[in-house]
Amino acid sequence: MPGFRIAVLASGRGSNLAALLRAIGDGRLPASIVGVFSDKPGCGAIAIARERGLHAVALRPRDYADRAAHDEALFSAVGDVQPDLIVCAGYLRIITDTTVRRFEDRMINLHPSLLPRHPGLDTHARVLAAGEAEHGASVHAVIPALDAGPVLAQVRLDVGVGDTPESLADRLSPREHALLVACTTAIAGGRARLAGGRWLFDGQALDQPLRLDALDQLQRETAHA
Ligand SMILES: Nc1nc2c(c(=O)[nH]1)N[C@@H](CN(C=O)c1ccc(C(=O)N[C@@H](CCC(=O)O)C(=O)O)cc1)CN2
Ligand SMILES: NCC(=O)N[C@@H]1O[C@H](COP(=O)([O-])[O-])[C@@H](O)[C@H]1O
Repeated sequence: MPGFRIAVLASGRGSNLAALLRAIGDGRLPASIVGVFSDKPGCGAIAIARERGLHAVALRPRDYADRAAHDEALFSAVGDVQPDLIVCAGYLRIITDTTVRRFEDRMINLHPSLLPRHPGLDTHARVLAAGEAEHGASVHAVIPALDAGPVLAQVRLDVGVGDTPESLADRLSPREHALLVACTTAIAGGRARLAGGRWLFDGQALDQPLRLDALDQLQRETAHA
């Protein structure tokens, strides 16, 4: 079992968790998923974890006095698995400052927009409402401010004339899987890391997010080197 330890936080169907598991299984991602954590016991990600025999913890916010108490309980369980990286893959809770600072520089989030445009929720509908021609997804470091952390990489998607929030989500999903796997692979492989609030790739500070095609190319070059 590879040494790089990943904890996944999710609230939804778990397709990004499944993408990470596929990448691990076929040798593309040198890591192990040491735990899956959620605020929704009935979500797909927890079901996938349990089917695969992975350590899974789901704690409902309504069972706790407040956000801080829920955060403390869930992230205490996250800390127990001693992750090298925490991947928020559709985790739909705003994480408290205390928790973010506890795992500083070790937590990333997959966000369904081209940040800094459209932080928060309902991004597909907001892109359409704004009449934007381009949509996409970002992988960024989690900081206390919502969806405001430095972005490692992005993938873009043209908005079509007949697109709906649902069709955008469907067309973006496979691109998100590729983006999240590529970013997680770069981090697990030691090529991407956070330092002083900036991403370094191969030791060079990024002054703008990598495009997914460029990141893939960089990692292919290394693979053949
Ligand atoms: N402190 C941070 N916490 C989280 C971040 C972050 O960057 N900093 N990223 C989010 C992920 N996210 C978007 O990518 C996101 C998650 C949740 C929400 C939100 O408004 N949640 C509500 C509840 C919504 C619901 O239950 O449907 C809430 O927590 O009150 C916005 C954006 C992960 N956390
Ligand atoms: N604000 C965070 C957010 O909306 N994240 C989004 O949740 C989905 C999770 O899909 P999955 O459950 O199939 O992996 C993904 O589309 C991700 O961008």
